[in-house]
Amino acid sequence: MDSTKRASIYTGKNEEYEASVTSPVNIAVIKYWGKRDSDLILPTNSSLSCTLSQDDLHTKTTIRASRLFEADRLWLNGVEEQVATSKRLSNCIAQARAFRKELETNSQVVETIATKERPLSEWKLHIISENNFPTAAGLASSASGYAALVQALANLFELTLDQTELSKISRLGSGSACRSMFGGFVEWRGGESPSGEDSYAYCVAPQSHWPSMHALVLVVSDDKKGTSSTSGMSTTVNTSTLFAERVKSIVPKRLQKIKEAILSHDFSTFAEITMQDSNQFHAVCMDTYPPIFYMNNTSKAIVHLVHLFNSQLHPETNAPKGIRAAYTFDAGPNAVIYAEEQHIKELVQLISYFFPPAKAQSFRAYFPDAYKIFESSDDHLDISTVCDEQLISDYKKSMVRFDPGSIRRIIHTRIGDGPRAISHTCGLANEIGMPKRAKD
Ligand SMILES: Nc1ncnc2c1ncn2[C@@H]1O[C@H](COP(=O)(O)OP(=O)(O)OP(=O)(O)O)[C@@H](O)[C@H]1O
Ligand SMILES: C[C@@](O)(CCOP(=O)(O)OP(=O)(O)O)CC(=O)O
Repeated sequence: MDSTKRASIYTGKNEEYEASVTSPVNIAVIKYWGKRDSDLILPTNSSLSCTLSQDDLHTKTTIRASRLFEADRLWLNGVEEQVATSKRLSNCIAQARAFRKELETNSQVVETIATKERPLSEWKLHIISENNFPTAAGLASSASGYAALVQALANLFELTLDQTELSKISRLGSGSACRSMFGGFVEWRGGESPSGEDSYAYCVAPQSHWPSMHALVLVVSDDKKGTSSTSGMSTTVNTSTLFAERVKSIVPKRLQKIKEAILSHDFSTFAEITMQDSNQFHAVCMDTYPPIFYMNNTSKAIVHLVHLFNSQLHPETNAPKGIRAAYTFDAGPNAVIYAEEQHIKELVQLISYFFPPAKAQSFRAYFPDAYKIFESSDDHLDISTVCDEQLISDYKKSMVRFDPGSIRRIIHTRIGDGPRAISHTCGLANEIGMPKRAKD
């Protein structure tokens, strides 16, 4: 059995069943922005993303089913949320239950999969979930959150659906979540059908396709964002005149080109399209009435720094070094920079020179260096002493140094796999199906 789909396990004398999973975030390079149906969460355009490694950023979710539970309940990061009032959550649970019910009543599979003695579709659920990064701060928590929810439901109910079918269920929770059902490079085909049957995610290329592709997440703000993606995109659809042009003629061409670039490991084309699409998404936000601003001055300076990096010349030959990094911004000021492994060290040096850590912050807290790109494990590494002086002085001609703490931390990660089943012992529920760690 693969690591995504592990059957639920039986726990304890009360006859309870449980499944636990972890799930990754994804960051789009062709952005989803706009719905044609907001109940079924059907998009106005197809989109494409990279799944980031869940070794660094993930949601962990445990779901327990028991005859003894009285209601469906959900704890997110230790705090109980109301399931009944969240239509998106209820839709995902109802859909997964309907598929389970089918298994329970289908006589052909009754013996092997789901006996009548295990009517899990009728039992209530306790769902316990934790994100290991800020929730609702523009770091795609809804994507990893709903992907984890749906994968855990599928494993608990032993659903016989493939990842593409499951992506249709997670889409009902949050559009971008359908792309987190896969690792690697993932397209969400927008589809045309009003029923949503042709609106699903699939893997364009797996994690192993481009192992040198890395990402730096620059956390500019951990705060909950001002305008949610859901309401922002709805205002855009209703008011922006640029938006129609983007959907009709720009996105389809870009999608085709970026898929080709991915399949042929053409970083330069991949990067150019990624940056152009991020810029156009934010231009469309600005064309929304009233306008929406997600990027702040630090975000804009990051854009400038990446363009300087990409226009660098070789010191001896004066030949252009070429496009070696790509920024992209979602609905918030945080940047994600895609670059190949060999350029990460120079990028981190430049970023930490121009956006130094907060005064009392150690370098290790600012940049935990999970992939060991700096030899020094020194907490107090002075980045200005490890940077190339000539390079810095060139950049200083058109870049100012930002106040310490403008970037709060840098997470270095790479392309990762899709949801993983994890063992009961790593789960989040205690013996009675309540959170092991609950906040008061
Ligand atoms: N682990 C989780 N389990 C279930 N639902 C979650 C989980 N994490 C987040 N969510 C849901 O997603 C909402 C946050 O989604 P929102 O789109 O506002 O922010 P985001 O996904 O972090 O940012 P963005 O989509 O712009 O990158 C939360 O309020 C919650 O309802
Ligand atoms: C800017 C984006 O991150 C928007 C994500 O929007 P959501 O998936 O969070 O929106 P809902 O479907 O309303 O839940 C771009 C993207 O991920 O493609």
